[in-house]
Amino acid sequence: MVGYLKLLAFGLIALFAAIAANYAQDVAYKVHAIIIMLLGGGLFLQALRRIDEPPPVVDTTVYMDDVVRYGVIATTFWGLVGFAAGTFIAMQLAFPQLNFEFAQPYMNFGRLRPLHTSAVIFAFGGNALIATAFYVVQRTSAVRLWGGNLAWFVFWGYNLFIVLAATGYVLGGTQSKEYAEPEWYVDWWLTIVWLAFLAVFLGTILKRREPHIYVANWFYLSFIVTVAMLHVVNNISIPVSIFGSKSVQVFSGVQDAMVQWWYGHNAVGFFLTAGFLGMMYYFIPKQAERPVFSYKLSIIHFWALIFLYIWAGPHHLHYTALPDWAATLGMVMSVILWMPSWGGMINGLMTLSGAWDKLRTDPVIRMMVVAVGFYGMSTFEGPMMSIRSVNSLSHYTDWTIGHVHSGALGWNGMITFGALYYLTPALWQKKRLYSLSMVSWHFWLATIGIVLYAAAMWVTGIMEGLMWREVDANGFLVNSFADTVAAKFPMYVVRGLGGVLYVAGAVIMAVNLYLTATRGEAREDLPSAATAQPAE
Ligand code: HEM
Ligand code: HEM
Ligand SMILES: [Cu+2]
Repeated sequence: MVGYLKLLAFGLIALFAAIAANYAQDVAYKVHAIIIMLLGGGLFLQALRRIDEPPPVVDTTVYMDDVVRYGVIATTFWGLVGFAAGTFIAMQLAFPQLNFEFAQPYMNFGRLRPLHTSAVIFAFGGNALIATAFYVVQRTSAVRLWGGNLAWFVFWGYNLFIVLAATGYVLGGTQSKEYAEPEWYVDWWLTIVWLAFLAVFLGTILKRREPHIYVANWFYLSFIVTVAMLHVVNNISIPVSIFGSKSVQVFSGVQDAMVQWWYGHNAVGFFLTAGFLGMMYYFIPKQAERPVFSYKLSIIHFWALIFLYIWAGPHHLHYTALPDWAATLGMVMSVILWMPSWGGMINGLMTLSGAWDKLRTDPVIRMMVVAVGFYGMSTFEGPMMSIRSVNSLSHYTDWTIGHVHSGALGWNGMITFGALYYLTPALWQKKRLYSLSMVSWHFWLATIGIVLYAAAMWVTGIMEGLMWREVDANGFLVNSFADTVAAKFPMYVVRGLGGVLYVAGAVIMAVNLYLTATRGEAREDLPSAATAQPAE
C-alpha cells in the first residue's frame, strides 16, 4: 500500500514539475523544475522497482548513525566547495579580470558571493549542525532518532534545498535579501524540511530514556525553533506567478530593513552561535574527557544569550531611516550580549581545567580551543562595533568582513573541524584518526590563514574608513572612492592568500578523514552503538 502511495506521489511530482518546466518564465525556475522532474522521475522508478519487496528490517535497538555518516561526508564536501568559492571571490576582488568575459553573467562576483555565503553557512554549517544534532541527541537521550526515515528526509531534503539555492544564484534567481536569497518556492521547501528536522529532534527528546536533557540539546533546540521563526517571517512574499521565480516582499522600506536584520543578526545568533555552542558543549567535554566546567553557568548564559540576541538586530542599521531609539536599543542589547557570550567561552575553555596538557598532545583539542578563542574574540569585537560611534567608522568597510570571518573561519570552521575529527573514528568504528600530524598541519594552515584574513581586513577596513572621512582645510573630501579601492589592493592579495591556506588545510582534513574511514585500524567493541547503553 505504502509502495503505491509513493508511486503516486513521485509520479505526480514529476508530472507537475514537467508542466512547470514547460511554462517556466525564467531560466532559474526552468532549471529547478527540470531538476525536480528528474528527481521525481528517478524516485518513481526506484519505488516501482521495489514495489513488491518487503520493507527492509531495521534494527531499532541501535543508534541511527548512517544519516550522521552521510552528514559528515556532506559537511566535508560543502566545506571544500564553500571555502574554494570564498577564495575565488577574494581573488576576484583583488584581480577583477577573474570576472571572466566568457562566463558572464554566471560567474561574476555578484552571483558567486551569495553562492559562497550560502555554501559556507547553510551547506557546510547547516549539514554540520544537522549531523551533530542527530548524533548528540541520540547519545545524550539514549534512544534512537524518532520518526524512522524522517531523518533521511531531513538530510536529503536539506541538501536539495542547497542545490536549488546554489544553482538559483548562478542563474540569477534571488530575492536579494542577504543570507535569505532563495526565492519563494525554495523557501517553502526549506520550511517543510525544517519542520521535519524539528519533529525528529523534539520527538527524540520526548522519548528519551535519560531523565535529564543535556545542555547541548537546549542549544540545538533553541537554534531549530528560532531559525524556523526567522525564516518564515523574513520570507513572507507573494510570488508574481506560480511559474516564475520572482516574488514581491510584503514588507517595504525601513520595516523591510528591520525584518531583514532581525533575521540576519539572529541567523548569526542562532545558526552560527547557539547551534555551534550545542556542538561545543558535547564535543569539547568528550574530546577532553572532562565534565563541563560549570553546568550552572551553561544554563544562565543560555537564557541570557537567547533573551538578548533577539533585540540586537538594529546594530546593522545605524545611521539609517530606522528611528534612533530602535538603533540605541539594539546597541545596548549588543553590548550586554558580550557577557553571556563570554560565559560560553569561559565554560568551553575551563572545561579543559585539569587537562591542559592535552593542548600539547592532542591537535584536535587545540583546534577546539582556538575555535572557542575566536568565538570570544568575535563576540568582543561585535559589541564594540555595535557602538554607534565605532560603527560610523567600521560600517561599509572591510572591518565588517574581517569580523565576519574571525567568527566564521575561527569559531564555526574550527569547532566543526574538531567535531568531524571526533565523529569520523567514532562513526566508522576506528580506534583513532589516520594521522594526527595531518591534523597538526591542518591546524596551522587554518590558523595562519585566519590570521592573514583578519589582519588584512582590519588594516584595509580602518584605512578605508579613515580615508572616506578625510577632509582638507576647506572641508572637501580628500579621497575619491576609487582611491580607497586602489589602496586596498595589497591587503586583498594577503586575504586571498589566507584563503588559499585555509582551503589547503581543509583538503588535508578531507584526505585524513577519508583515510581514517577506509584504512584506519578497526575497533572491535561497539559501546556506543546500542541504545540499551546508558546515555553518554
Ligand atoms: C577560505 C575561506 C574563506 C574565504 C577566502 C572567504 C572570502 C570571502 C569574501 C572575499 C567575501 C566577500 C567580501 C566582500 O564582499 O567584500 C566573503 C563574504 C562572506 N563570507 Fe567568506 N570566506 C571564507 C570562508 C567563510 C566561512 C567558513 C564562512 C562562514 C561560516 C564565511 C562567511 C561569509 C559571510 C557571512 C560573508 C558576507 C559578509 C558580509 O556581507 O558582511 N566565509 N567571504
Ligand atoms: C556578541 C556578539 C556579536 C555582536 C554584538 C556582533 C555585532 C556585529 C556588528 C555591529 C556588525 C556590523 C554591522 C554593520 O556595521 O553593518 C556585525 C556584522 C556581522 N557579524 Fe557580528 N557580532 C557578534 C558576533 C558574531 C559572530 C560570533 C559571528 C559569526 C559567527 C558574527 C557574524 C557577523 C556577520 C556575518 C556580519 C555581517 C552582516 C552583514 O552585513 O552582512 N557576528 N556584527
Ligand atoms: Cu548583528
